[in-house]
Amino acid sequence: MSFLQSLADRDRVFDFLVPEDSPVDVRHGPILYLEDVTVSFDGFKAINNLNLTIDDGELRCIIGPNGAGKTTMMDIITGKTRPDTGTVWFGSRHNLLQKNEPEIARLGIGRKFQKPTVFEALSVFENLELAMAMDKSLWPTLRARLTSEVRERIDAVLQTIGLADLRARPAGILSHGQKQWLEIGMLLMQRPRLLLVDEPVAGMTEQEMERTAELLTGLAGRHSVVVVEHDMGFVRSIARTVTVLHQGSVLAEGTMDQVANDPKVIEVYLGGEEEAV
Ligand SMILES: Nc1ncnc2c1ncn2[C@@H]1O[C@H](COP(=O)(O)OP(=O)(O)OP(=O)(O)O)[C@@H](O)[C@H]1O
Repeated sequence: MSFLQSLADRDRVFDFLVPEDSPVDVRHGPILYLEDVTVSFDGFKAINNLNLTIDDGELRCIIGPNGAGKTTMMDIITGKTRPDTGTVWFGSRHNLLQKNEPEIARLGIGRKFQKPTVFEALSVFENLELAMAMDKSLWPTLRARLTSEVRERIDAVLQTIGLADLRARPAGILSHGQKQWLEIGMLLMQRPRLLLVDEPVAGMTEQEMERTAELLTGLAGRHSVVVVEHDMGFVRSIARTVTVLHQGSVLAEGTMDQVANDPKVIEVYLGGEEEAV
């Protein structure tokens, strides 16, 4: 039995990764809209009247000191954490607060966590094939054979993530940076509309960081991309708009130069032990 067959015959563990047939309507507004969102943990407001708007196709960087609420904000968007108050919309049709995590993933919101979790024993190609196989609408075809459409999609993603030459190699031999790109490729196989990327360049070499900058800026336009990152040099190299979070709210928003020269931002960064912007 082929690898894909055995996968398809299993219980549908990965149901939540299947894109739902419900387009995101961005004709009259942003792709992501958070208004007055507040979340408390034991009385402490980790997110405090947060307002955030992401336009379709935008690449947005989110920065902020430790504990600013960046992870909690991602958790709210993906349905992992429920806010106490506020509204969260994906396009103008989907109220994300009425959906659970699997439903939100199906709508086309993909999240990449900091640590790569590729399948090391499988080849680069098979990792992408596996991500594709999670789309159960394609299973009848995949059971029979890899159609040219599927191969083309995998080839296109291999080109995008720059791993075409390593397609037959086991993922376990990849460098840390290459594993991160493969995992982004696995998300792309699901054709997300919005990608949430958590600290993509942590632990990368300078060269890998440059390649990651090209990859993420290349994805913008076709996808909306939200990047949470501590590395200011990297943020400067990719950011069009930067949002600075502090104590669960937006402290400043604008170009990197605008926020870096904002006295409120300077105070927050220099007041603590954070890296200067
Ligand atoms: N489940 C939880 N229970 C209690 N407190 C929490 C919980 N999750 C987050 N917090 C607190 O909420 C605040 C915001 O945390 P969050 O992880 O969102 O910040 P962050 O900006 O992602 O920080 P970092 O840059 O260090 O990852 C922190 O003070 C954190 O301790």
